[in-house]
Amino acid sequence: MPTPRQAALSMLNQVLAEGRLMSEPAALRALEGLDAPSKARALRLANETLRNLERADKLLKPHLRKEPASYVMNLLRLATIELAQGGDAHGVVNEAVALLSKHKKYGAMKGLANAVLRKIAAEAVEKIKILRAPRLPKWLRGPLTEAYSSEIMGQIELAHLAGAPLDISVKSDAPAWAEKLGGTLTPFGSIRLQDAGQVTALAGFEAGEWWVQDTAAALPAALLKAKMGEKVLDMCCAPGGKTMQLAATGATVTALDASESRLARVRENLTRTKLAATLLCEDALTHEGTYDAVLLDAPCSATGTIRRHPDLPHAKTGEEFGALIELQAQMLAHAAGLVKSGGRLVFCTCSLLPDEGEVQVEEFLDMHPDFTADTSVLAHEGVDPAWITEEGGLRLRPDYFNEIGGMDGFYMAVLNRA
Ligand SMILES: C[S@@+](CC[C@H](N)C(=O)[O-])C[C@H]1O[C@@H](n2cnc3c(N)ncnc32)[C@H](O)[C@@H]1O
Repeated sequence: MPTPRQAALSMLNQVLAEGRLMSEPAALRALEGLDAPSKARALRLANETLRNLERADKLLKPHLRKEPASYVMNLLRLATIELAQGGDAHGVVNEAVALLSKHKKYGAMKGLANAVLRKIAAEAVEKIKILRAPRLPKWLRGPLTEAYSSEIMGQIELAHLAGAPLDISVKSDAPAWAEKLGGTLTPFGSIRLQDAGQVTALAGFEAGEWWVQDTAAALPAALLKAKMGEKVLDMCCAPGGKTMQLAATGATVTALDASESRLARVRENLTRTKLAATLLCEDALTHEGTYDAVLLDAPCSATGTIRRHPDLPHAKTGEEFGALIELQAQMLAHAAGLVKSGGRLVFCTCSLLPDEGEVQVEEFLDMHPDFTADTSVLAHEGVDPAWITEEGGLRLRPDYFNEIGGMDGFYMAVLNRA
């Protein structure tokens, strides 16, 4: 069985050398055999190293004549960040050296690792404090800086470095559950736990009283304002956070997703929370029907979720985003045809890129004169009117709600059909 540090190193290698996301099955194999607390520890170590990667490299640079092979470098990065965050120097250095000495190809470098990490152990806690928040890679930083300004970009990067608390959506009575769980309510009304520990062990999880959902991710379904008995379609539903919100209103929900394995997660979630929806494994682009309201949470770059998924900017290159933007436009056009006259369509993406948000809705409204953006419905509890965009959508950024732990980056618009 691997140790948590060994599993974290394996995940880092997959992300940084293979370009894989940590959520991919091949990467998750690194956690096999670990119990729940060890898994959580391995993920925390890998995530913290990825969040701080630029800082790890800056701390290591003065001690390395040239950058070693990626396996060795990743091992040094992992140990460096654990040391900089106050990890037990003896344990961290010894295990790093032991891991390296077992490696067939790089075993001979254990002496170097030992010497470097001992120096790091003596200085990293102080030195890391003066290093800037790591920057996103150029392919992502460029378009985002253009969209938001370099000052805002710096604030977004600070939010990425801070990570994310755990947000919870409840079936009902959020204030009572907040008290029971020792959390607070976000301005949007989600329950927030700053230090949650093991989620499945929390009160109400097994009984299905709530589910994990970032506070920003909870807003699109809330803005759809589904009513008891209304016919509602969730067009891209897995893993089902928004499906559960819609089902909890008493609406008659059809939820579809193209991925059978992801749909299995929705089924599990609905069973646990004892909520009902008709699930269909289908391509959204071929679905037919007429609904009072449609929610389209389209597949996207997920660049709004980097606080919780710091592997994303390191594993991706942005190459595949063009195809996603095209798919979003097709889905939005198809969704329009599924909304009855007088009905509404909520479009959203967990992206920071305007091409996956503002631009999509602007172009959609140009081509669909029977739809208008409803800005009145955006006056939801906790929403700052300054977040409403020119075309009538809502832009949420990771640096909003900064003082209480931020939120995911999201874009959403409520589009009413005449
Ligand atoms: C952003 S996620 C949805 C998250 C979900 N709404 C929630 O709140 O939990 C996008 C989903 O779109 C699905 N998807 C991608 N292409 C699709 C298609 N052509 N038809 C239906 N679903 C698709 C993916 O499998 C993925 O589950």
